[in-house]
Amino acid sequence: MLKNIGYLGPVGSFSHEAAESLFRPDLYRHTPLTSIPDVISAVDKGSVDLGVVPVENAIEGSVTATLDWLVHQVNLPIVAEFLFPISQCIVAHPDQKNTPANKIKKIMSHPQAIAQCRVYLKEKYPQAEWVFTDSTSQAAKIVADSPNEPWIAIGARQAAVMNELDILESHAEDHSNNVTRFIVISKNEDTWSKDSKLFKTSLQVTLPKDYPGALYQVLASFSWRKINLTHIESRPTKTGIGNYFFLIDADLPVEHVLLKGCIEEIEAIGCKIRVLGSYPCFSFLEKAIH
Ligand SMILES: O=C(O)C(=O)Cc1ccccc1
Repeated sequence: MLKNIGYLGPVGSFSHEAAESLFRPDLYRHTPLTSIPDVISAVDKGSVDLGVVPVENAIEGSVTATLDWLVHQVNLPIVAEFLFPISQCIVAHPDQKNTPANKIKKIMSHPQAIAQCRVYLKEKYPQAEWVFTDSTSQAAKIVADSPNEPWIAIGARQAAVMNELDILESHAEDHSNNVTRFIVISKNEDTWSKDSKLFKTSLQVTLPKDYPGALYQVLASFSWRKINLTHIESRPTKTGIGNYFFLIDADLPVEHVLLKGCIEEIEAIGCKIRVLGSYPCFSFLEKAIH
């Protein structure tokens, strides 16, 4: 039976494009789901085999909905990473394509997409209200279903094509080289092709208590072993102001002797470490895994 890939839908989202370019549509079934938590929970419950969700964007940074759901709501490994170039299009229903910019009332999209275009939107549509949706393609669908409303959406070219919308602008983001990092999650780590040059390990590090130099000690363990870190950020533990854990990505597989030693050393100073995944990394140019 074909493996089932859950992605943030409806059709035409960036997640859809990423999922289809990673998992060939002739070899996999692709299932659109309503929100990022829904994708992750569907993998957790087993209603899909794998899930593709955005985790970081080059312009707007982390997708905190993804990070928090992975950390707090489930215990599922990240099994791959995929870097995918994107560009934000401003799309309108054909009946609204001649509506002057100053008459546009609503701009709809996923909050990440709106944030990537903030300066552009403020300049071109200063009067318009921003309306956040679960995905860019959901916004495109609402605009497609509302031909009489002076609304526009921000999303992928694919969303315009699939919803028969006009593209008013095809690079609305405020900075060039817009790239999104997607991750694949699955209960089953070993169904995976490990055929990649680059491996990463994502760690959740909780310090024993807040004292001067605590994080410095953790970072020193990576530093003297010359382990390269590709990402570090703090997220609230949600137990009170000032309580944080750290999410650290190191570019070695977890079984590597250096990373093993590093984790042991960090645990020895009293930190709690959870491995969120150790996984191959792919980029759009290398393309599909299978
Ligand atoms: O809404 C989408 O199309 C997504 O896949 C989420 C997203 C939103 C903005 C940038 C990258 C991914």
